[in-house]
Amino acid sequence: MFKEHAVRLAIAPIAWTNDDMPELGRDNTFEQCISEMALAGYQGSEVGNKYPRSPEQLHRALELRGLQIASAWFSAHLTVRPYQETAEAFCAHRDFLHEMGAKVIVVSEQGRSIQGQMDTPLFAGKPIFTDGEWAALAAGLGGLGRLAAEKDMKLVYHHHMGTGVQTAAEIARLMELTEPGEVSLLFDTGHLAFSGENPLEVLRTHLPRIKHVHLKDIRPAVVQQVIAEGLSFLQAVKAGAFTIPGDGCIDFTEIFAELAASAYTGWFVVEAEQDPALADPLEYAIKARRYIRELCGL
Ligand SMILES: O=C1C[C@@H](O)[C@H](O)[C@@H](O)C1=O
Ligand SMILES: [Co+2]
Repeated sequence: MFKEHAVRLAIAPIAWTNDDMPELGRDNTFEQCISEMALAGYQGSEVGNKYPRSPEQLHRALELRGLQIASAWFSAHLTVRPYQETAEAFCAHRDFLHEMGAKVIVVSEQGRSIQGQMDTPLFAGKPIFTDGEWAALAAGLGGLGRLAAEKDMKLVYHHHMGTGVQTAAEIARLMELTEPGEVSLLFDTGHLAFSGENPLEVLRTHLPRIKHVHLKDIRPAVVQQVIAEGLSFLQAVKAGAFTIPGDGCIDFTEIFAELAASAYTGWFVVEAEQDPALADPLEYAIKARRYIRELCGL
């Protein structure tokens, strides 16, 4: 279905240790995490907080297991802090990822974000950006996109629950306000479904700008509970709102078909944060690997 070597499959360390809630998977080591990724048949990983920050050390550990770095998350604060502050931190992050051979940089605006707040209800508490905040975000992302291009890399924007860019309308506004040569889009199936959007429609609307993909599914009954009980994003994750592709309600058949028919090249990253004490990371990594192979031959 996919052209050989066009798409590679990675998995995120968040199923082993959750950087947003380090108490989830505290005892899982870096070595266990990357060994199990390789054992489950993945070719790459994103970077977690337990990963060595020395490129030599990280290269060596990954090379032993046949893994590469696909990307890593960067928190921008373009709507609430001076641009220069975000740009400096972004350049350090970019240079580290460049040394690791990554081609894309995952960016999420965290101005007024509630994704890290344990008690703020997710659906009621999400920020709605003002026109001024949209302007600052678009201009700042353009600048960061040009900094990424200096190293022949792309900025891929991560829409995310509990942030100012969550819904399909907000994604569309961001895409309109930014230049395709400077700002690309990360397509995260789980966040779209959680927000009540149709991931396939968003994929079709923005396909040419999508340069990185996060694959996760949702458990609809848990999402209903999050809405009914006013739970926060972190409480939702703990309750099991997210799971691996194939274990929830998203139909990935059309999503893979659409991506395969397009000129998409790059990474697919299985990223299903759950409590590792309840969902064994290796078991779920293997299940997701099998599901993706069966569905699209990758
Ligand atoms: O890409 C991601 C990174 C995580 O830190 C985040 O909270 C998660 O939901 C996600 O999609
Ligand atoms: Co994601």
